[in-house]
Amino acid sequence: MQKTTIAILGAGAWGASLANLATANGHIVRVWSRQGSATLKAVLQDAQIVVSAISMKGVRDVASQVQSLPISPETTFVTATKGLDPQTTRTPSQIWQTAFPNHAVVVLSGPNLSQEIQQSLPAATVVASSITTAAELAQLVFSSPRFRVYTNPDPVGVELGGTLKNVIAIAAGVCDGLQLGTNAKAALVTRGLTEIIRIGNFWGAKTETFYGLSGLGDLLATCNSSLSRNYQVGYQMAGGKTLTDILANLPGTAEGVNTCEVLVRLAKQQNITMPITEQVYRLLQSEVTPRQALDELMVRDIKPEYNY
Ligand SMILES: NC(=O)C1=CN([C@@H]2O[C@H](COP(=O)(O)OP(=O)(O)OC[C@H]3O[C@@H](n4cnc5c(N)ncnc54)[C@H](O)[C@@H]3O)[C@@H](O)[C@H]2O)C=CC1
Ligand SMILES: O=C(CO)COP(=O)(O)O
Repeated sequence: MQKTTIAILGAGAWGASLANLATANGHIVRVWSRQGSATLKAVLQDAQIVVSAISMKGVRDVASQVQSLPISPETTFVTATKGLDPQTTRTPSQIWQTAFPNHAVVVLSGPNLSQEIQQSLPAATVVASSITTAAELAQLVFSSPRFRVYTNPDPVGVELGGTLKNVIAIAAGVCDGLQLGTNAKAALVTRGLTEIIRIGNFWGAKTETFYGLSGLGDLLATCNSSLSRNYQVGYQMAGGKTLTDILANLPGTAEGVNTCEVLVRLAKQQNITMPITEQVYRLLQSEVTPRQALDELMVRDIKPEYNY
């Protein structure tokens, strides 16, 4: 394809990986980070695509900084952040779309542990947008023989799959840390997916999206890998460390910690049952030990698997 000029915002693990993928495909890539020397204005100049790979806590602020700078009306935004805004409960794509109502916004999300991608191990992802041509542009830019990119028309579903699985990954880390076995892990991940679908449907996401790469796919990757920071949080808590100690030594961001708080609040407001998320929240708040969280989940009222 033609060379595209791409601005990548965020030079952490994921921003750097996405920059490498686009550079390897021959595109002109400029990276901005708040610690770097290049100004946001210079990095954004002539960008046809702006990729946001910043942690959730920086998205609103960076989006408003970008708003104050000259941007071509043709520029497409691609968001790769997996989190929820604590103040508004908005997803990152909703924040970018609100800041740029007349621009195309694409969500990029999938089972994409950055360390594996940095080693050029094969992986697949999803680019989702209500504007098909925008998703197809992102697909062309990032596709390679080592990175297979699928389009999808359900951006909120794709985005929530990547965001909500982080909370279940914390629980999966606890499960492995306590050595609860394969049956327990399968039950946890499957019931976790049920919880994800329940709250995802409230946001308007399609159920089928959660069975795809950005839902089940990312859930499996993150719940089964010690490379996942969210999994590490749970694993180390099961080993008796405090959340403060774990986060102080964690390489990069574990978005599930903040996402969990937002989800519990929303689930209460909307009367949505999220027992695993609730126990993860209580564990993160030091209200229960990992073993107590497990016991509370196991002795809940017995019920049908699905409420049809
Ligand atoms: N690392 C991974 O394997 C993957 C990460 N993600 C998601 O991508 C996002 C970033 O993750 P990582 O790169 O791993 O995290 P990281 O911690 O390595 O990097 C975060 C980046 O965000 C920037 N940032 C943080 N707060 C900011 C603020 N207030 N203003 C401006 N910039 C700010 C940091 O300077 C840094 O460049 C997260 O939402 C994560 O869930 C998605 C897929 C894979
Ligand atoms: O989202 C990811 C893999 O798809 C990365 O997971 P962590 O943020 O838990 O490391």
